[in-house]
Amino acid sequence: MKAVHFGAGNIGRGFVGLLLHEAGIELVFADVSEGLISALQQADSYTVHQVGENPKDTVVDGFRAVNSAQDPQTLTEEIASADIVTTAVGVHILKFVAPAIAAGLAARPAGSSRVAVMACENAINGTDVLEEEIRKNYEGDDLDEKAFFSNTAVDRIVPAQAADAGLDVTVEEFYEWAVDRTPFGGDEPDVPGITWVDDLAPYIERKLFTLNTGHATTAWLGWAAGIEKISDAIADPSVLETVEAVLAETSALLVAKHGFDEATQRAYKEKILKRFTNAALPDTVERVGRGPIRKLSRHDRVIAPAAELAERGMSAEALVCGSLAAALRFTPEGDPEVTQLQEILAGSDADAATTEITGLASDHPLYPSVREAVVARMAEVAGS
Ligand SMILES: NC(=O)c1ccc[n+]([C@@H]2O[C@H](COP(=O)([O-])OP(=O)(O)OC[C@H]3O[C@@H](n4cnc5c(N)ncnc54)[C@H](O)[C@@H]3O)[C@@H](O)[C@H]2O)c1
Ligand SMILES: O=P(O)(O)OC[C@@H](O)[C@@H](O)[C@H](O)[C@H](O)CO
Repeated sequence: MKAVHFGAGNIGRGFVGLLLHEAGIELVFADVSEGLISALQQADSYTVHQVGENPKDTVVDGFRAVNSAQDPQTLTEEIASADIVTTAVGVHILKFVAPAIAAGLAARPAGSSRVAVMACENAINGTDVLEEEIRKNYEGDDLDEKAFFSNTAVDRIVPAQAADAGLDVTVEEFYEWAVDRTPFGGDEPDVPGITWVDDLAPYIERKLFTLNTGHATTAWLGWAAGIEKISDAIADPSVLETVEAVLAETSALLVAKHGFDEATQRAYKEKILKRFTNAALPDTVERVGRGPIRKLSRHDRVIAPAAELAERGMSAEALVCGSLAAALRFTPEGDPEVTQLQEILAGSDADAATTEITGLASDHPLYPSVREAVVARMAEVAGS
C-alpha cells in the first residue's frame, strides 16, 4: 500500500507521515519547499521526538520525496499508483494542491482501485474543500471511479521546530486522527493510528471548538501579556481565567448540539488544558495565534461557535470579549494575515470591517456584540 502526503512540515513529518509509516505504508512526501524536499531526498531517516511525561524517539525511514512545484511528472506517476493521498498544508493551500492531485488521479489506469483522499487540516470538513477543488480541475467524467473522499479530524500539537533540528520533529505524546469510515465502504486500510468513526461532525467540532478555540485564545492573550511560550501563557492566572470562560461557552454548545455528556466534555477540556501546560513542548504564542483572518472567519474556531451560541440564545460573551477582542489586538510582525487584519481595521467603516472579518450578516444575533468589539479596536487603531 502506498500513500502520497502533501506538506512535509510539522504535522506531515511528525504526525500523518509517522502514522502512515508505522502502518507499514510506503510513504512519498510532496512539498513545494526545495530545501525541505532535497533534505528529505538526501536523508535515510528522521526522528520524531515525543516530549512530556513519556519521552520516546521514533525513527521514520524508507520514504521518498517529490518537489511538487518542480517535478509534476514524478508526482503524477506517484499519485497514479497510490492508494492514499493525504494533505497537511493549511486549508487555504488546498486549492493549490488540487490540480496536481486531479492530474495524478486522471493518470490512473482504468480499473485500478480507488484512492482514498483525506485532508488533514484544522478546518470543518477540509476534505470537502479539497474535493471541490479537485472536481474543478479534473479532466474527464470518471473521477468517482478513481477516488473517494473522506473527512478527518487531526489532533497533535506539533510546534515550530528549532532551526538546527534538521528533519527531526518534536511532538507531544497525545494524538488523535479520526476519520469518517463511511466512504471506505467497509474496506478501511489497516492504519493502527486512525480512529474510524461513523459520524465525524461531533469529533471535528469538539476538537476545533475546544482545543483550537482554547489554544488560539491562550495565544492571543499570551501575546498581549508579552509571553512567548504557550505553556507560560496558560500558567498566567488571568489568561487561564478567560480561556476557562471561553471553553465553558463552547462546551455548553457542544453538549447542547451533539449531546456530549457534560462530565465527558469537562474531562476532555481538562486534558486539553493540561496539554497546553507541557513545558517540554517549545510551542509559541506566535505559531498558535497565526493567521487571525482565517481563525476569525465565519466557520472557524471563534465565530462559528459564537454564532451558534447566539442563535440558540446562549451566551457567547467570553468568545467575543475574550477571544475575538484579543485576536483583533494580536500584532506580531511577519504574519501577512496580521497586516491584512490591521489594514481592514484602519481602513473600513465598522459595518464593512465586521462583515469582512467575521462573515456575519448584519441581522445575525451575534452581530451587534461583534461590531462593538470591532469598533473598540478600530478606535485604538485610529488613535495610534
Ligand atoms: N502543527 C500542529 O500542531 C497541527 C496540528 C493539527 C493540524 N494542523 C494543521 O496541519 C496543517 C499543516 O500545519 P503544520 O503545522 O504542519 O504547518 P507547516 O507550515 O509546518 O507545514 C506545511 C507544509 O506545507 C507545505 N506547502 C505549502 N504549500 C504547499 C503546496 N502548494 N504544495 C505542497 N506543500 C505545500 C509547506 O512548505 C510546509 O512544509 C494546517 O492545516 C494546520 O492547521 C497542525
Ligand atoms: O494550525 P492552526 O493555525 O489552525 O492552529 C494552531 C494550533 O492551535 C494547532 O496547530 C494545534 O497545535 C493543533 O490543532 C493541535 O492538534
